[in-house]
Amino acid sequence: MAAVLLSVNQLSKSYGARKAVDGVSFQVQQGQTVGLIGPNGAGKSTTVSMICGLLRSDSGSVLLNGAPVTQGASAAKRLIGYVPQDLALYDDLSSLENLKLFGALYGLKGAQLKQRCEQVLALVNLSDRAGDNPSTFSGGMKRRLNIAAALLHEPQLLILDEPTVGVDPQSRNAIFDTLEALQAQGCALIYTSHYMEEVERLADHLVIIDHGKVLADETPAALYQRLPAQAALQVELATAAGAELVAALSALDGVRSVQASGQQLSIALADAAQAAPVLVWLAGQGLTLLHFATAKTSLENIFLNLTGRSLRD
Ligand SMILES: Nc1ncnc2c1ncn2[C@@H]1O[C@H](COP(=O)(O)OP(=O)(O)OP(=O)(O)O)[C@@H](O)[C@H]1O
Repeated sequence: MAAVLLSVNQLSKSYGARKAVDGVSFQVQQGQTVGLIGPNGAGKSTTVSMICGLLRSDSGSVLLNGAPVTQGASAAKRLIGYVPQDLALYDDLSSLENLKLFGALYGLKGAQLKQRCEQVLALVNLSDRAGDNPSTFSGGMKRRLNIAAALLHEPQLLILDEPTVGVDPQSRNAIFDTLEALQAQGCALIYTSHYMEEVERLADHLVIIDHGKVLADETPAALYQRLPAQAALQVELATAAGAELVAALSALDGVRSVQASGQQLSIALADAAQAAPVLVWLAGQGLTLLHFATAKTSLENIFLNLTGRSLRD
């Protein structure tokens, strides 16, 4: 098993009377990707700012390779790259000049600085735009340049605060490609988002927070197991479904609920493997099935299941 890279212990922070982060604990293993999920105002940004040592906590600790990360601890902070929600780029400098500036802040210079700038530009797929100013870039390209700036010092942990907000789908895929390349290099990631399906693509582990508290800290597979219905089966019959059929279907093994509307049946299943026996049963009733489809229940439902509320308004 991989060693613990980051350990967040009972972290708390209040703004005046408002408790933004309330005893948050979780760990990140070396090379692991953790999705930090929660609705607006859940405390994600406050948590990651404290992890980076940019914001002082009221209580609790952050350990990186066993050493505390505090506001002054530059040795520990050198192991972290941080991509903030708000873009931090100079519009009147070229991409390369921006990167050289950030690299110099990390103490890089000369041939090493030049080489790192080239490497990170290639990683975010912007090598051909090195001479262009970010003012000429799309939102997604600016974000990729921001990610590049956070990677110059070769951090072991990259923290991204909602990196795809305001980004078109094509650029989002480009960002994911970059993050997958980083994963392959063994870089650990913390990725905050309020889009469960987005994080699911990347994360080995999900930490779900709400009102500053951790509600779940598990693998996506373990979270799926918590859902009462993990799959849905949609069926269109040749004739309208009657109440008797709905009642008989509802009593079948693994069927959690059945909704009927005319010829359409929507059947929630404990797991996807129940779909075939349910279809066989329907056909066995002498019914004609015009169309059917199964879909895995969205992980979005996890938050609803945990809190009774939807992840987004
Ligand atoms: N500088 C601040 N001063 C006062 N209150 C703050 C400050 N920063 C955050 N808060 C409050 O703390 C709580 C947590 O905010 P935070 O930004 O950490 O949440 P978040 O999960 O990152 O939300 P979002 O997805 O909207 O960025 C919110 O109620 C927010 O209004």
